[in-house]
Amino acid sequence: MDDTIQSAYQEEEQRLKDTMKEVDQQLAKLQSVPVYTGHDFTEQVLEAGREERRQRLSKSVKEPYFGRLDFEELGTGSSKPLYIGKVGVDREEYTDQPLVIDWRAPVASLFYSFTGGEGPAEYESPEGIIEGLVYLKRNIVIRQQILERVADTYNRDSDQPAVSDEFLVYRLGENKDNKLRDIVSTIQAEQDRIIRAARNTALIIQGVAGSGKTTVALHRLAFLLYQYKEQVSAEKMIIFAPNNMFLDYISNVLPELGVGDIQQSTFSDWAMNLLDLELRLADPAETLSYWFEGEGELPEITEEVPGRFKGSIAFMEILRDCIKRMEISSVPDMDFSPWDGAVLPRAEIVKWFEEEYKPYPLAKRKERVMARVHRWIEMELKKAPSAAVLKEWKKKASAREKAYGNKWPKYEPLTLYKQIFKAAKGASPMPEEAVSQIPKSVLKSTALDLKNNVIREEDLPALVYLHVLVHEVDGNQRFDHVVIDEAQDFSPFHIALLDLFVKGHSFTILGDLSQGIHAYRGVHQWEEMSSLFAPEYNDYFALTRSYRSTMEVIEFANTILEKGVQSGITAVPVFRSGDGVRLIDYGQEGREASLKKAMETLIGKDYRTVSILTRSLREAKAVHERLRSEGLEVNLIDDGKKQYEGGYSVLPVYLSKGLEFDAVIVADADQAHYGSSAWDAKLLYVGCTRALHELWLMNGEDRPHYVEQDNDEVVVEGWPE
Ligand SMILES: Nc1ncnc2c1ncn2[C@@H]1O[C@H](COP(=O)(O)OP(=O)(O)OP(=O)(O)O)[C@@H](O)[C@H]1O
Repeated sequence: MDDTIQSAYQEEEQRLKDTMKEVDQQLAKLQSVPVYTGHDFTEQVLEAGREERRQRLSKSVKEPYFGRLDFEELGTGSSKPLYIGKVGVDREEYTDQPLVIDWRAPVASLFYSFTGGEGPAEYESPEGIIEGLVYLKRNIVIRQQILERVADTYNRDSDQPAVSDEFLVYRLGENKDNKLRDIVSTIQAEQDRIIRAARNTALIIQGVAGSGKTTVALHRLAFLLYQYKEQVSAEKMIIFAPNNMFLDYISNVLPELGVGDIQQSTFSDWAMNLLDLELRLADPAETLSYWFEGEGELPEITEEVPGRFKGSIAFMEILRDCIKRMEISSVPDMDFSPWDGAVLPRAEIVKWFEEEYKPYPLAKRKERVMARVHRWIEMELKKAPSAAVLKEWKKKASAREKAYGNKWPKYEPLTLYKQIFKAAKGASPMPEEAVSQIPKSVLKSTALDLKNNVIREEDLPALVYLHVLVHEVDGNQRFDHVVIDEAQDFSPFHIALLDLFVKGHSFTILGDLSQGIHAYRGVHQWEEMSSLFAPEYNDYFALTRSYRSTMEVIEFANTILEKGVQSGITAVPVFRSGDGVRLIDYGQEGREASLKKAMETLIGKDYRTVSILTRSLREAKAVHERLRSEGLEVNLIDDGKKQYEGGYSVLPVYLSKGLEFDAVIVADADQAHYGSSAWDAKLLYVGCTRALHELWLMNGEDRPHYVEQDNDEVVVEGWPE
């Protein structure tokens, strides 16, 4: 250790001791106060405050901070060291400087946004812009109260003043376990801008594979909860992710950031729960296997493919049109007569429905009208001249009231949806003219599905929208903020629909068009989503640096995009070099033995997570079975999987999206499995970009043209020595 580093280390060791002592003292003092369990409201509030502090201090005591920033606010004449941690801790005695500053506090933003240079730096505080000079930016690793590492990424007094990536590269080089982790100590400036962006905007983020989209979204939620404590609550925030296993994979980050209770769901689960249907959704595996494992030619993806059409704003408008027209003709075309001689004119009922109850949602209006009809009957019954007549009238009224109610439309989403698809045959109250805009192929396939009581994921936006059109969105169904991960697989209809459920267009929408392997339902351009919002309500960010993989893996994957997709957005690597991407021919050893040998070799290198990616689920199952039978402890990941166990896995490439592994083996990287289409190239791209440290591609037949073979700096041929 040279002298400067040694003295920095000693300084930080002393500071750590002092900090822990103070945190311990504060904690001990709080713990000595008996927990209040009584009914006095004021005492309860005080107890809640103490409990919150107890939790914060207990969290802080193990790793109180991870960074230090020496900053001199302009005009103050002295620089102060600010220690930044996952949770803020005030000093026991009030001073203007906390013991540890929460990473989400305005001043802490400098720790992330400062990118070097002699000139003044600034941050935005509630009082306005604060300017000053940064003297030192230091990363500090503390584990279980032990100071492990001190690394200066900027020092004004040193001859290398630029902010260095060294600490980031050290962090990225670590092996990963089975869960995504927080990145508070190394958030990059481009990510910080997104995390701290204003709340009431639909943020659309195009980020290359491994650029930290998922991670950034989770940190943004923690930031919003801190910054807008009074306006937002965790229970009213939701993250939509592609499947339950992915939700499990990301489930550690928010608790690590001290945030709980945020809702996490797939869109399907959320929609099915809201709709409360008796029916079950058709198994999405059917659709996946059609698109990813079909033997024959797949249809061209046009706007008329069911997934694309049912996700379009055009479809949303057709539904709105249908319900509007149905609304006009809702009141049955007849006067209501409970028994001969008594008549409630239709005009009167129309007045109730169209004027008096207009502010209510459609379904409620019908309910109110029917309740009023009932009250009218009761008044009329009072005119009965005798008990016998009364009995007779009551009997008739009861039957006719029921029959009259049945003449009203049924404001129930599935019934309405079925009627829309029946309208083409003229067999429903829905306007044929509106329905005629639905492409014939969609009409036919959906009508058949609905006849068989089958609903698919792609029908859910429509069903929820119909629900909204007739019931409106209940106050307690509204969100303060919505995060959509892997948003390239969502449709404009999904977003427009969710916009009805979120206050102030408060969205974080993240995805990567280059990973758009579900193009038969997802968006092809971000404008499809951004155009749904007025310019002042949407913002677009691009993340181009990839933090996950080594330079070799990224350069290799970029070539797949350049040669195989042409329009793909390529990634810029962080300067982290590793082994070349290995290309291995199964050769004489054959496929099964080679895959086993590859897995064993990589496991032998002490990686914590290694995966074999196959082209189809069928192949994944076969490889998994074979490896298990030969004594290798590997997990199979299929689309029903709810938990991500980490370790060694076999899975089809299309299910690997969003995940990452220390080492990845792509099985069958040949032309028979990855054809010449852009779609196939995207699939291979997704697979390759899952690798953090090592990527091996194995093949029997010829490799696809977009696989880089001749660049010695990026690829190596054959087995390792
Ligand atoms: N600033 C950072 N510091 C350290 N690690 C980071 C940083 N940003 C991202 N990472 C790491 O990079 C990896 C990729 O992050 P993440 O999964 O959030 O990216 P993504 O953009 O959602 O990826 P993909 O689209 O490929 O699924 C994770 O291991 C994450 O911890």
